[in-house]
Amino acid sequence: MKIDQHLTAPSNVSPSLPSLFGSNSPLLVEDSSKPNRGLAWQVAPNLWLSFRYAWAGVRYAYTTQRNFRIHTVIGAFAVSLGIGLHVTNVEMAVVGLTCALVLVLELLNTALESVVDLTVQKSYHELAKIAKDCAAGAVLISALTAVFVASWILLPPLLTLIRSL
Ligand SMILES: Nc1ncnc2c1ncn2[C@@H]1O[C@H](COP(=O)(O)OP(=O)(O)OP(=O)(O)O)[C@@H](O)[C@H]1O
Repeated sequence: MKIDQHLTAPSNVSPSLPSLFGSNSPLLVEDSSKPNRGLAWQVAPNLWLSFRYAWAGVRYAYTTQRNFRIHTVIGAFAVSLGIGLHVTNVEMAVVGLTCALVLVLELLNTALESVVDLTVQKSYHELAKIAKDCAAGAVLISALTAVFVASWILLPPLLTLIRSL
């Protein structure tokens, strides 16, 4: 099945948008097995460059986002503590996955902020507010979950160790 069969403009679409769906649309591809990236400025030509771009995203978040740096340091500390306290493998996996979840959501929050800013620029828009607030809320919930997991898994052996000193 050709992918352009699904690319008919909805009836309520803005008059400027049908060019995206017309016969010369960059969204149309002949072979539906290939990714439809007609609007991309550039597509990474190989796996190595894909990794480099991904690492550039992590570096960007680390250098520009204070919260990402704070969560990286806390996450590294929690993982080190888990190793030092000899928690079980499953507990270590839960601690590691929870720390990763916070960082992943921080990255998605940063990406979404950029897309929103690109779209609305410096103007106020209620939908931009909803998008940013919800993305920030996702980070908040993951961070609270991380605090809960740390209290549940790391705190008891840490207190036992402190009492035994
Ligand atoms: N264009 C906009 N229109 C409406 N509200 C906006 C807009 N840009 C930002 N806001 C509001 O300001 C808040 C802060 O915006 P910002 O871009 O700093 O996001 P943030 O999640 O606080 O950033 P960070 O994750 O870096 O702390 C948003 O959560 C949103 O409520």
